[in-house]
Amino acid sequence: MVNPFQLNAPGLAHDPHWYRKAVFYEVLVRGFADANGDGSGDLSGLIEKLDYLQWLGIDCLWLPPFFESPLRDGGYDISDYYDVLDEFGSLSDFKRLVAEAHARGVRVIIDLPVNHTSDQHHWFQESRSNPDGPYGDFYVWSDTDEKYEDARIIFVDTEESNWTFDPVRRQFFWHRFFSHQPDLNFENPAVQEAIFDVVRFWLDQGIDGFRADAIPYLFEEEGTNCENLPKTHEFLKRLRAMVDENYPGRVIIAEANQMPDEVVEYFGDEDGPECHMSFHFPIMPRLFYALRDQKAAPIIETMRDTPDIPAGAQWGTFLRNHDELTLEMVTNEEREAMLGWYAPDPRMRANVGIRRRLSPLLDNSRAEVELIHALLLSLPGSPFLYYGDEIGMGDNIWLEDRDASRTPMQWNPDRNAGFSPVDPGKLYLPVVQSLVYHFNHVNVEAQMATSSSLLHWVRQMLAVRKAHPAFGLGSYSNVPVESENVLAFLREVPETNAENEQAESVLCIFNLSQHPVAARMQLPQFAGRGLRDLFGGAVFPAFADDGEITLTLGSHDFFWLRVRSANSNTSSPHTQAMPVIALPEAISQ
Ligand SMILES: OC[C@H]1O[C@H](O[C@H]2O[C@H](CO)[C@@H](O)[C@H](O)[C@H]2O)[C@H](O)[C@@H](O)[C@@H]1O
Ligand SMILES: [Ca+2]
Repeated sequence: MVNPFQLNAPGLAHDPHWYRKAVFYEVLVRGFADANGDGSGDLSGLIEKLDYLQWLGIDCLWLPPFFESPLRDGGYDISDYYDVLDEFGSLSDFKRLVAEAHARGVRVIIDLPVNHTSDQHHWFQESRSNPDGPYGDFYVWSDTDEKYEDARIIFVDTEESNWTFDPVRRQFFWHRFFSHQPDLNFENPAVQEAIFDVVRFWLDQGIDGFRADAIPYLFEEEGTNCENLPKTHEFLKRLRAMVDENYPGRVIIAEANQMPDEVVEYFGDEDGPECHMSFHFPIMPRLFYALRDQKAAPIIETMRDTPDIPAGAQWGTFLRNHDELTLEMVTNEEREAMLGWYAPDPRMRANVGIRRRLSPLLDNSRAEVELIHALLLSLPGSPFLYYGDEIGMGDNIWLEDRDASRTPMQWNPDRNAGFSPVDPGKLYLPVVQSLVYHFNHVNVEAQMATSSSLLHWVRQMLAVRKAHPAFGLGSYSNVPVESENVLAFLREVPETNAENEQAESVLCIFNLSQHPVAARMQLPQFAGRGLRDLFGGAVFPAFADDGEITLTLGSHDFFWLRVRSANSNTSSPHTQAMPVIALPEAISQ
């Protein structure tokens, strides 16, 4: 059978800045494709779908934990860092995945939750039963549950305390997350060394980096909130030095759900670098807020409050992921408004956030889904997409916790959406069958066959982004606009730049309102220069001699416009073609 996605196998290009330009794609091994027909996705299934991901145009896969685990927290409860969970496959399957992805020019990062383990991990089992043994001090034990009282509880839906009494050791143990996830004791040098060994092991398997899960919580200190402590930063500096020395080109990505001034600390500084990338948690909810408020101010203010980052560092940006849409980084007023707009049914809420997928959040509005993707793909940072959002998959709020948005990928209208041939009752989670998002019509095959589908639109957006280094490497500056509904900013690569990229200035402009608007701007540095649309290549009216320009935008409209060089001929509108994307055989006829 002809594989409609097969393009070519370019292999990895040497590029020390790859992560600053990359588009990442988070894929749950469990949820993508079931090759052995047991009802759960597996590494072999994921390998079979790599051609699809290459066709889509993503640069790097992010795999949440696939290690041995009782799966009481989606795999973030690890019981053996060195083993792949049986139902997902084996270590040799994982190595095959990395090799096959690399052959397609796709990198692979994994998730490493090192703050805690499962209570089933042998370290914990030995720690609780043999306090004087080699693992006795691997966890944070105490005779009282009254220490570190300034630390907040993160999983407020399920936990009442950060301490749980262990009847075996007859002491309390510390946990920032579920009570079955004891925190490791990073004060113990043996724990630090054990984690270094884990990191080395997975880097030796050929991964391109890892997400440092829940990194603010490694250390505890009385009188503090036990987050972002100096000792955590010292540990990260040592970890980065080890990675740079032994594994150049591999990246560490901080998952620190913190305010901009705290999160920026995870990049370290020139003398002591820490993580290459850090997720930008505050901007994500502001994108959703701005869409319902129909005003640009929340985005402008968050970007204004975002500190500069060291050369060579990069933000990770996202709309949705495997967790709830966290509202920890917004004000109380913003949170209340967002819960009202986006989670009217209490079942849609989880902890301090909303457990829904992108399309249902935006009420399946194609215009809003496009607008928010256009924002994500043009604001500073490397975007992280979540599997299934490229086809507008729905969720299932009748499932528990964050499983609402972890259902099987919808490949086609066949049994179990083509995810698995198994008896539907045996699936790890049911496939979405709601009225609006039923896999009968929301699936990859149907969208492949429809040139106007969201899937083709996303692919085109990724191709255009890839063709313009300004999106990954360029500076960002807000452009004041007379209309409060319009956001405009410039992404610019200067003539002289460290990466030897071609200079360019791209004006990005977005109408956040549902009504058409006219947007007047002043950019004197571009007086008399023309603009060219990055998608169709059309030439737009030039800036006036004083740098003024007025653009009109329809409801939820946006433009990405390249500022033409001073001597370009405005009478030849189509000299710069948009990137040509090869269509797979199935849809090119
Ligand atoms: O292993 C515990 C959790 O670790 C990550 O947690 C992050 O997600 C939380 C929301 O679900 C968030 O509030 C917290 O700040 C983060 O560290 C991981 O992404 C979770 O899936 C996991 O349950
Ligand atoms: Ca399977």
